[in-house]
Amino acid sequence: MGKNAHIHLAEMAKVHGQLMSFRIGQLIFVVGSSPAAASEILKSHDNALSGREVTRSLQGKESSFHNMSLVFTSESGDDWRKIRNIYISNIFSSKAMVSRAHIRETKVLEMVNYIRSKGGENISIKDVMVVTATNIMSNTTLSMDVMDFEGNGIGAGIKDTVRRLALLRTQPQLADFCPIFGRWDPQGWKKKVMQIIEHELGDIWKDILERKRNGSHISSGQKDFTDILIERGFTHQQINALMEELFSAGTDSIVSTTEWFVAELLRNQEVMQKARDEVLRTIDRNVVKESDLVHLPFLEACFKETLRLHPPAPLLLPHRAIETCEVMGYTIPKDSQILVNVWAISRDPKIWEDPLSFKPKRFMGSELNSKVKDFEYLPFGAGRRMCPGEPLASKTILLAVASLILNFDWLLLNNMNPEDINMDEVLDLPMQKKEPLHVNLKPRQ
Ligand code: HEM
Repeated sequence: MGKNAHIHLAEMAKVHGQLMSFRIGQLIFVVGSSPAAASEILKSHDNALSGREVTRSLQGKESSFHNMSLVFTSESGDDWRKIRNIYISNIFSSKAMVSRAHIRETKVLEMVNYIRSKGGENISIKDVMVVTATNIMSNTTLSMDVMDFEGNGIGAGIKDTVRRLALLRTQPQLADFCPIFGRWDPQGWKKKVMQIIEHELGDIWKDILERKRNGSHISSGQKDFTDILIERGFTHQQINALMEELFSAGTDSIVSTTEWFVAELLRNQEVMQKARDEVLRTIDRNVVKESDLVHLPFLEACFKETLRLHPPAPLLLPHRAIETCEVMGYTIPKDSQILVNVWAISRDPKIWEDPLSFKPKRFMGSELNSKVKDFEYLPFGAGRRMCPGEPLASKTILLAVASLILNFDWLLLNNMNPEDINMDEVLDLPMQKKEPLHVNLKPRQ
């Protein structure tokens, strides 16, 4: 089904129904494509269906990072809960978020200053957001920048490395289709994955972690995330696994959503004007603070509408049936992989009026709460495996877009007609714009 799996599955659901299954080799896939099916999977059977598929090549006692990141934890049991609690209490809780607001504000301001220094050149939204999101994550975890806007820094290659790893992870594993190959790693896959995590990524922070361990590196002010992990006795390998997860889950989704957000505002000039009026009316300095965001309800509605049309994980991340269970009258065998087609639900005309149009107004008022409650709006998933990074993603993206509105006039290249912006998508972990968006950002006087 390739790069448009979500679209093909949505078409198949029209013929085969809201809950359908198919088989590839020994693997059974089950796809829910309606709010009712999503509610059954993510709420009524959340316990039984909240596993993740961990390739056999990574299982086994000797594997240091099986069970050492949320995405690689095959059951939502004690190991998973422990990591999730560490993430939430130290990064994503309201208290942790407020205590690190200055990091996000500073990194977004650096982006604005960089764009200003370019004096009206064409800017790739993706390129500037990669640096901003990566440095937000590196300052949260290591109290330092790892790259700059000119492409330098010890982590300059981090995006490509994370991407190579993501592609490797989606490669079919012989061991999964033919269990006889078990843990032999006949394709050398595990070796490649470990090499990337332990060395290509791990080497970026190895020296700092060593200095932190022997007390010769003290983070200025607040403890960062790796200080906390070291204090709690996490090994180097365990920290590598968690850091890899945070950088891969936490940067690309922010980058691609910001790019879609800017593209939708450019294409919908009336909406843009309203968002702009709100930002300029509310903020009377040229710096946006996170405390300003609650006063920008229309911009927030635009963000929600962006995620409705362009969810970075249109099929969520595959869940695994931990045990055999019955869903909507069908038996779901143990170890089936479960997908929820959030993309199809978000564009269903039975649920959304004029579903293909960008209409943020639909998210003003109380409608959103009932849409979430009824499993009609699920860009971050729901239930146990729901995205823990939502607060960080929302704050970062809103801060970035509000700052771009406040500081620049946005012009399309070569007087292009806004309707001609190419909005084609490609499901490429995350789902992203096929054609990168370049905008002429002219500093406002
Ligand atoms: C717009 C931004 C984002 C969106 C739309 C998004 C969406 C999602 C979705 C749909 C899932 C899978 C839910 C499921 O399988 O049921 C997920 C999982 C996850 N996300 Fe996000 N995410 C975003 C940003 C982030 C950020 C910034 C971080 C961390 C820094 C993060 C960390 C994670 C982790 C660790 C998981 C795995 C959770 C688990 O298996 O228990 N995400 N995300």
